[in-house]
Amino acid sequence: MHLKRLSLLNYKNFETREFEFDAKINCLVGSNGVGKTNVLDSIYHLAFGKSYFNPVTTQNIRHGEEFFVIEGLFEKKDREERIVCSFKKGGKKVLKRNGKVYDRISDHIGQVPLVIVSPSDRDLILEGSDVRRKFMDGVISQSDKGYLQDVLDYQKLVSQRNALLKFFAANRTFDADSLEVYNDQLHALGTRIYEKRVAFMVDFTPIFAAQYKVISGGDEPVQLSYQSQLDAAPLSDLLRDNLEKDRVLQYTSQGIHKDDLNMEIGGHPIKKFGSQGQQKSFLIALKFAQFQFMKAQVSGMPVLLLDDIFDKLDEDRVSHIISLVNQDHFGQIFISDTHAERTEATVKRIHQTYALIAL
Ligand SMILES: Nc1ncnc2c1ncn2[C@@H]1O[C@H](COP(=O)(O)OP(=O)(O)OP(=O)(O)O)[C@@H](O)[C@H]1O
Repeated sequence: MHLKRLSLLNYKNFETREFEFDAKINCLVGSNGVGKTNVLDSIYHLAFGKSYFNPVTTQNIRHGEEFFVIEGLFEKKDREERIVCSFKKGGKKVLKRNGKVYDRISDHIGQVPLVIVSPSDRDLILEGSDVRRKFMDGVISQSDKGYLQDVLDYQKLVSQRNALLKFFAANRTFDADSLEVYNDQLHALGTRIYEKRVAFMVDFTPIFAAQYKVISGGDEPVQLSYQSQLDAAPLSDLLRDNLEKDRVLQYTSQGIHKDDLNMEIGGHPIKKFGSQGQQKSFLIALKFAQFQFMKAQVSGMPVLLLDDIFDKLDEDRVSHIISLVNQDHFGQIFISDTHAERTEATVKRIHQTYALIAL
């Protein structure tokens, strides 16, 4: 599928703006602050009904205005699809597909498969484990609708169990039976989520490794691995064995809400020991792996948004990325860059049609 036309009304720095896009490569070029990332974010809105960068919806309305409208015309298997995302201050976000309003925005997810690569992805390396779990959950849930509900139900149970532990501590009381009810449910859900994460990583890790190898052009010893307390023992045992600890801490210290993805180079955390270019390559490989994984799950090729990805990468790595996206298994691509000449010289090496859009 590809986006043919985009129209923006009062979206961030754009008052009214129309864009026509190439079915393959689109380069958005211009100086800092002209709105290149904003255009990518508006396309992200059409896929996920929200911003990738700013979760406060009112802040996506152009300053001084009351509403925004983003309208995209897609071509999907020779049929046209019109997706409109709009928001008015004080109201609810409205997402429409071919004139029909969605009851729930989540029902739209998957209609426009899309992967974004942006400088803010570095949070995946630098921030806490919740960011990495969210990434993993996002990719798994693309192909498994029940998975996200399991994760939400599990999180609710953990909150309830934590509240009970706090209640016990505050009231100097304890009731093993009521805690046991939570433990049983957490064990059932947590085990199911754990098994799905393990199975996912078995498929995902080699795809990631292959992408990294192409981007780095060699055999840098990077490793991505899943780490869970459930690797050591079943969750029911962990909850039982850590009961005294949990009572002191007044929260649930064991479970899949503590899972993490280890990102290493030469056996050491890439966060501390990877160069900026290596970290960036790692993140691009992660996102390209997400793209490949998603492609196998959805009908039609996902759209790829590449926000400012060439910065900090040497010529070789840029060439390798270009050769990767030049292969048939990538669909429509949007690239933002401040250097019009660099971008054009780069995309010219791709033997595909392209549009250069100056902002
Ligand atoms: N709600 C808003 N109303 C008006 N302008 C906004 C709003 N939100 C963001 N902007 C403006 O959008 C601009 C930033 O746009 P964007 O991040 O897309 O720039 P860019 O072209 O990607 O820049 P860079 O090359 O620095 O990454 C800023 O000038 C900012 O003030």
